[in-house]
Amino acid sequence: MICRMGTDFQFQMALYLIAGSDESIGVKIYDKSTGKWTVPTVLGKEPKPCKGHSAVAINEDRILVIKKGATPDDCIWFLEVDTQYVREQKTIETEIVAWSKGVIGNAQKPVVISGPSGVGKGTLISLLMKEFPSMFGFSVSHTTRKPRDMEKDGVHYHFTERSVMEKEIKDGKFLEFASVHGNLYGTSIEAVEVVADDGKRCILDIDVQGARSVRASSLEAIFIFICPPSMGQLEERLRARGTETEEQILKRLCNAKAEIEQGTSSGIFDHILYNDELDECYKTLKKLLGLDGSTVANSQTAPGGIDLPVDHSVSKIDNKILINCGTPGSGEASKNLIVLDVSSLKEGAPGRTRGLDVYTVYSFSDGLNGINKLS
Ligand SMILES: Nc1ncnc2c1ncn2[C@@H]1O[C@H](COP(=O)(O)OP(=O)(O)OP(=O)(O)O)[C@@H](O)[C@H]1O
Ligand SMILES: Nc1nc2c(ncn2[C@@H]2O[C@H](COP(=O)(O)O)[C@@H](O)[C@H]2O)c(=O)[nH]1
Repeated sequence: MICRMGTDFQFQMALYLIAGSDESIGVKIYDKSTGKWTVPTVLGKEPKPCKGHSAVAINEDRILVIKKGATPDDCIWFLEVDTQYVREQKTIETEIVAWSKGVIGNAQKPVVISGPSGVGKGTLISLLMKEFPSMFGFSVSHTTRKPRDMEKDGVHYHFTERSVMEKEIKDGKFLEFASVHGNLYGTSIEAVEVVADDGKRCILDIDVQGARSVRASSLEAIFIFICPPSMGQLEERLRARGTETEEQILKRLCNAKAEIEQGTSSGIFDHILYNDELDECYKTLKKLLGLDGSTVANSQTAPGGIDLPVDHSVSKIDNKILINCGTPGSGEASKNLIVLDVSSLKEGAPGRTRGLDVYTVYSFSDGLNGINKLS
């Protein structure tokens, strides 16, 4: 294992050391009050090893890490040391930090859709995904329930054993989870990241408990509750679907009453839609998502990246990170400065930091400059 020089950062009572090798990027914390080094629990997917890195503290919350020799979509990372997400995960026993990948631009907020079983959530989501396939991506949940006849593992759900899912929940891999109708269901952090990495807007189909957890988390989303026109029609739909046993139908109907009460009165949801006539409900859903032609619908930022030379130097002026890529050559324009504007950073899915604005400054040998905004 070849160890490279690390970068270190001092925050009030602690010093953070980020050290890279050919195999991994490690983090250590020096506690100034005890004089001891500790290895923290590191959440999130660790960046792949690289040919070195530069790093700058953005504020007391996070450190920007710029990987050298990485692909354009993998060079900007953040080590979160005291963000809302890290604070939420903190335990008394261990220090916690989290890796999150920088996302250029402002991806649109994920959409959380909840409602009682059989109300038509899946039907409405399928219509959206069919009409706007390049815009939306479905967050594939994990569940311990058995697959239905037409359901495919990895498409409709990640079907899993309870013991495996419980271990993964303990390891911090889930954004939210809940026991629903006797089975365990949950949204893994990865399920949301996969959609974000594809440049799409994430749709989550989760129950009210799950929606409550996401509302309390650092993930900013739009919360929509779907209500049935009546309990009688809900029962008819559940029975007509023909996917549940009589016992399961009764359990789901019994749970529906409490779900509707919480969904319509808890203040978790931004919008409540009645799914009476499917066409009408779908139209209303599209309208509130800005898909009815009244706004530019596809304003999602395509997943992008920054083409960085291995040799560069990094400095910070206020909210701007300046990446100096060398001096301009003669004649042609050369990209010699990349500016990362970190003034609008937002926490995205855990594992992602959105809102990074990137400008490249081109210099010509005659002294003229040009600016190009990537996001
Ligand atoms: N507006 C509607 N009118 C009549 N039937 C509907 C309507 N919307 C959906 N359905 C039908 O109701 C049944 C249940 O719908 P769907 O499976 O989408 O519910 P769901 O809310 O996703 O349920 P679950 O939470 O159990 O997954 C389906 O057979 C669907 O075709
Ligand atoms: N809290 C969560 N609830 C979820 C998730 N995925 C699905 N669900 C909800 O479970 C019920 C039943 O679904 P079914 O497929 O068995 O009919 C339904 O209300 C879903 O919204 C999840 O990841 N987390």
